[in-house]
Amino acid sequence: MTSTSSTLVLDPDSARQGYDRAETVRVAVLGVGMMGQDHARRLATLTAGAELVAVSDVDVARTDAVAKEFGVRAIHDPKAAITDPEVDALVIATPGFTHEELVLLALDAGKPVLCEKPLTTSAQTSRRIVEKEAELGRRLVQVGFMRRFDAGYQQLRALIASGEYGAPLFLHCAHRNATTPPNFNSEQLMLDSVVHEVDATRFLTGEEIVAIRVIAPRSSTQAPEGLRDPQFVIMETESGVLVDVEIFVNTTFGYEVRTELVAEKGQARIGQHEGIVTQSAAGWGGSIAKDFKERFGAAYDIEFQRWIDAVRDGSNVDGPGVWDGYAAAAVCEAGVRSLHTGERVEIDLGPRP
Ligand SMILES: NC(=O)c1ccc[n+]([C@@H]2O[C@H](COP(=O)([O-])OP(=O)(O)OC[C@H]3O[C@@H](n4cnc5c(N)ncnc54)[C@H](O)[C@@H]3O)[C@@H](O)[C@H]2O)c1
Ligand SMILES: O[C@H]1[C@H](O)[C@@H](O)[C@H](O)[C@@H](O)[C@H]1O
Repeated sequence: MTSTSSTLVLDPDSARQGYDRAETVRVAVLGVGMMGQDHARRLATLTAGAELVAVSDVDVARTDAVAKEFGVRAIHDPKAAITDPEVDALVIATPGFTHEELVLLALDAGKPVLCEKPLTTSAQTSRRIVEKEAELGRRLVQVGFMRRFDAGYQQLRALIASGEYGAPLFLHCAHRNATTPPNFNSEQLMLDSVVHEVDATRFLTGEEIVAIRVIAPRSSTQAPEGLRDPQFVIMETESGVLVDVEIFVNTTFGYEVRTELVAEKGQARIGQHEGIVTQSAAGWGGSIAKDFKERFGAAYDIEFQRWIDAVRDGSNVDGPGVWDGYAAAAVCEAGVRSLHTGERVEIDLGPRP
């Protein structure tokens, strides 16, 4: 997209006091690996009101290559990108363990951030972000739980909220990936993958998760040596809804994310049949997405548009925020503990600032 006109106008008194409505939000993407490049393309070609102005990655050659591809500035120091006066807002798409530092710096700079999930990889570090944002007194951080923007999840949430099927009793979830990136470890099945079901459970039921148990059955011979894949996760919500998740990240053939609701007076499923289902002499069936970019492509597009719209109107966040990121981090941390001990672990989020 070529940006034409005015950029964000900072309040002259304080960079932290908010933006005026403006034509274009100048965005830098930090971390331009697989996901960051996809988001850079989204901002450069699709998201109305956004202008991709810079990319930054600790991998200098990658920064230069991606900057060249999109015709934007390459900023080699990610911290300099955060404070750059020609950058209004940031997308953080670096690995989870780097998020805390970068998000805190963005809060210092008073800039809106869309941070990919997970917010951070521990409850304590996410809590620091919650507290810092509360001290600032304005919301600046949105977390990239894109499933909240998926049509199926929104329909299921509305169905539960309507009460038509009575109270929810179970959510049965399956989360399957074809393969994992190199060095993906057994904790990451929880921290990087099941974190989506943790957030989706909170989104669908409107309740916090109070306990979790993780069981690792035999591992698939198709999984890399030493990886405990698959795993089976059982979560309990405040009112006693039971949520089970089969997480299996080396299916070898495709990407699948399903949820089945069992409620008192009815049942519903999402994620089973995406796209067309055919029937011919060749057989019956549909296609299976190859990865999350295909399965949730529309959700990422909506997520980005709504975020940019929120930045333009000064509200900065339209979707999951830091408390959602913190709650998910706390549940996942408990899940990792359970994976190692086999015990049911309770979660206490403490007071919400
Ligand atoms: N929402 C989703 O469905 C989804 C899908 C995939 C990945 N993700 C998330 O996106 C993030 C990135 O994942 P990915 O798969 O693209 O990883 P990746 O490894 O492909 O890319 C990460 C990039 O960040 C760079 N980097 C590392 N530390 C950095 C730092 N301190 N500053 C700047 N750059 C740094 C690396 O050099 C690399 O280019 C993760 O948080 C991941 O969980 C989300
Ligand atoms: O980082 C990715 C991403 O978040 C995907 O949405 C999820 O399906 C994968 O399991 C995870 O590794």
